[in-house]
Amino acid sequence: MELSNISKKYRSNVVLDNINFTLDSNVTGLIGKNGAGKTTMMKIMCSIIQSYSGTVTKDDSAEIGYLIEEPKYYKNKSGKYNIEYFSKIYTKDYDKPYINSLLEQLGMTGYVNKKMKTYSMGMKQKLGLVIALARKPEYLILDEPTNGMDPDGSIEVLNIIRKLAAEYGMKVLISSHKLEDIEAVSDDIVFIDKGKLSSKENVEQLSTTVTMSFVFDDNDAEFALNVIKTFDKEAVQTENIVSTTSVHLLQDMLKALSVESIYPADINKHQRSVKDYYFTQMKGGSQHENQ
Ligand SMILES: Nc1ncnc2c1ncn2[C@@H]1O[C@H](COP(=O)(O)OP(=O)(O)OP(=O)(O)O)[C@@H](O)[C@H]1O
Repeated sequence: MELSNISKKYRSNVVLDNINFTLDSNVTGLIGKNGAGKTTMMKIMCSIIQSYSGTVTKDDSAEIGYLIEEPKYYKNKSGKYNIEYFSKIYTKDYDKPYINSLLEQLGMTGYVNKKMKTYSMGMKQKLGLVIALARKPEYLILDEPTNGMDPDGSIEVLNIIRKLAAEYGMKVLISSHKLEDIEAVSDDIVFIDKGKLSSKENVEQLSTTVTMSFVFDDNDAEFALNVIKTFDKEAVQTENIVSTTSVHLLQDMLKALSVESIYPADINKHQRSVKDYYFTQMKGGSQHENQ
């Protein structure tokens, strides 16, 4: 599926600004702050929103399964009833053994005969996933699918999605604010900020890059950032820490800092995480602002 020059406005509010994106990896993560445009982009991909400029190209026969916002379940009916009801709207080929296997993998077999009004948010999400997967889609679009799930449950569900993607050749797009989860499960990640999409980053490549963090006394960090930026303009400051990936320039940076009588209290090197990259992408914000 390919998005070309997708833009979307609500009155004068530009929500998506010339998005170009191809969904072609097994699992792609979509990361961005509240209001960045993730849900809008996903709704366009699933044709829930049909008024926009630009084009979405996909094979006409390709099925799209999605979980975006909570489906309007029949709360007084069982999970099983809801699965059958919603799945049969979308597919004639209702594959019972396949659905049962999904329910079992997601730990829902024991709940499926209970009324949905007794379900927790995490259980409703799992049921929504089963419905999205029921039509064996080529593309699976999931907007914060692990909302309401505990940390162990989240990663377990994402791993099941990853396994199913490989098994059925699905291309999956998952948005989430849980950066570690997205890092653990995605092949590629795209970052969206104020309606603009960054390039696609390969997670393996991204996390083999080493980041170096200088810890300063509070008052020095801002000035130190300016000095370090003369070596690496992508350097970022988070409170009293300045991070850079220009590890090879350490000695030069220390020399330049000492000229200004600034001496870091500590220097750490570590593999760059998606979280580090996120804060580099969302320049200008502190971690606290973004969380
Ligand atoms: N129906 C609508 N009418 C007007 N503005 C809207 C509508 N839907 C979304 N928006 C605006 O579009 C922008 C992007 O919203 P969207 O829900 O796509 O962001 P998001 O990245 O999914 O955010 P979150 O992480 O909070 O779910 C926001 O400024 C939002 O207020």
